[in-house]
Amino acid sequence: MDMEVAAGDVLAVVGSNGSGKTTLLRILVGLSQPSSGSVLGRPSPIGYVPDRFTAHGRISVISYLTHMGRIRGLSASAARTRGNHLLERLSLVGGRDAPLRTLSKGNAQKVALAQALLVQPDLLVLDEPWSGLDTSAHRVLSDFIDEAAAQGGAVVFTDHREAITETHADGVYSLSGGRITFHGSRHIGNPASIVELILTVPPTGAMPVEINWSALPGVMDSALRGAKVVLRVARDHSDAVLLTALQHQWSVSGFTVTAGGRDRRGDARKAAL
Ligand SMILES: Nc1ncnc2c1ncn2[C@@H]1O[C@H](COP(=O)(O)OP(=O)(O)OP(=O)(O)O)[C@@H](O)[C@H]1O
Repeated sequence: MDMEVAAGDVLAVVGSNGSGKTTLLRILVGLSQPSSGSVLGRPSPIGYVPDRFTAHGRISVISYLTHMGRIRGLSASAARTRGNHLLERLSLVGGRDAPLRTLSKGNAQKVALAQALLVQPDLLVLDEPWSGLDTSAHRVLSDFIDEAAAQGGAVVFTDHREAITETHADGVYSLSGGRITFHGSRHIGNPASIVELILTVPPTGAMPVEINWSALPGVMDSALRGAKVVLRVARDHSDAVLLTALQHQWSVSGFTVTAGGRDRRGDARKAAL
């Protein structure tokens, strides 16, 4: 097998049951060692969503995410804030204080996704990540993938549905009989971009309506800077976010479009297996 993953790539790995997708992904992230061959230039940090997320603990969802964030170098408060932000986007039902073991399959999958994204990964590896997620979380997961790639991360995922791989992947690796074949895709060379949107109280002095920015599709970060709200939004959602802001009496004081990771960081890092 020979596989190359460049910064900003979104790649799908497909193949029938037992063809070796999970094994390949585990080797890619470093959880399994190949009996021969090697992985070169593996970036860090890596976010990984396994095919089975074992959520048996008594620990609460938010304590788990805070703990995982601390392991990855965040302060406890930064980890908690980031965890809450991700759970909000994924609309976790059942509460952040619920013990992991009480979560339904889909909600456990949401926690698995959140832990992989606590620190923006340079390599995001997702093993059948759509499995068990409800429709609204499907959309959020697509946003996560776009955002990771737009920030220069590489994304590798598996899924059995052609519609999903065609929509999301720049390229598809298919596994069969112990061999891997690469198929290109129409998305290659179509860099994503990010919009920084600065919102403020309008000059008229009218009070804008409070909005839960994090819950809007495509919003990657929201921060308060004095009286201003600074949002980072995936370019394909920025018009909708802008419209929502204007409809709620916010005034725009800044709008900057930056090129996505594929432009910015090119193929600086490559992992070859
Ligand atoms: N360490 C190992 N040594 C030898 N064989 C293994 C090892 N790990 C997994 N296998 C075998 O390799 C095959 C591929 O398993 P893998 O889970 O990677 O397939 P998959 O394509 O992800 O399947 P599915 O679509 O069902 O999730 C299986 O037959 C499995 O039993």
